Amino acid sequence: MRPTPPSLYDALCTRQQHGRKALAVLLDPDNLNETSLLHLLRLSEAHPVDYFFVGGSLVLTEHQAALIALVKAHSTVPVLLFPSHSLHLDGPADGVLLLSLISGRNPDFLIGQHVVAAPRLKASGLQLLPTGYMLVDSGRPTTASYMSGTLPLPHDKPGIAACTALAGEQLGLKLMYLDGGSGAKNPVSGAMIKAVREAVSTPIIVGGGLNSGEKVYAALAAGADVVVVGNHIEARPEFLAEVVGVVASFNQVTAAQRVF
Ligand SMILES: CC(C)=CCC/C(C)=C/CC/C(C)=C/CC/C(C)=C/COP(=O)(O)OP(=O)(O)O
Ligand SMILES: O=P(O)(O)OC[C@@H](O)CO
Ligand SMILES: [Mg+2]
Repeated sequence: MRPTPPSLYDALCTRQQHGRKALAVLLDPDNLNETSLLHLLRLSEAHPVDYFFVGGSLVLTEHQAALIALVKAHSTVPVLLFPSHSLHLDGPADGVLLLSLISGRNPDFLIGQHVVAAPRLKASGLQLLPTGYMLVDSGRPTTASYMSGTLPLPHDKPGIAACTALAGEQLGLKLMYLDGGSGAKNPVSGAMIKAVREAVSTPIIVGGGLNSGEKVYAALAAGADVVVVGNHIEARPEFLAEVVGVVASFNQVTAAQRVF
């Protein structure tokens, strides 16, 4: 009998309970080739990351499965699919962020895609992580809001974000993901992250436009449990060292607090 893999969701909750922050690096199959991925995997040995998310708004290339296989061949870091569509579920990943786009009012992204994907997800053996996905206005239209045909949450309305997350938690969603969208001009505000932190007890993932150590720090300080960086590591892989350092600085403080 195959051993049961460790639960990704339990691991996230344990981290959260201990105040340990995590870094997810977003791998967009359309923007990576074997050489750039191997370079990133080498860097991630020196500067360890906690999760690889794999996804993109289009996924035009055919090599998502091969790319995940390459990650699995060179790394023990868990791989989570971050699908923009029910078509994008291939590859030997460990789990899937089962996103319901609760900031929007497009039924296809609230439940429609999920109906189509359900039998395949059941057969896949992937660990399912039901996630309340909230797109937040970041100063300009993003691919994700355009592709989903939804209005993002207003940037300066933390109260709406908090009620949206609370409703998602009451519906049984296990994680909340606040996303300014890939390449966001302005990341999700600290005030919004804090309001969501106070409203729900689920782990909170924050991403979109985190392109400096200061922005990553601000998201973690406001209450994010997991920060996601995609574009800026694609453009400048050496940014990985800086962002790993910022996440580690939080975790060192936490470890010191545990000792005393
Ligand atoms: C039920 C299944 C299997 C899928 C759910 C599908 C849903 C609800 C998706 C949420 C809406 C959406 C379009 C999310 C985008 C997620 C994603 C992969 C973002 C990263 O892509 P980007 O990096 O923004 O896009 P680019 O390709 O432009 O870089
Ligand atoms: O590419 P960036 O801007 O880092 O955003 C990551 C992710 O949250 C986008 O969905
Ligand atoms: Mg992208």
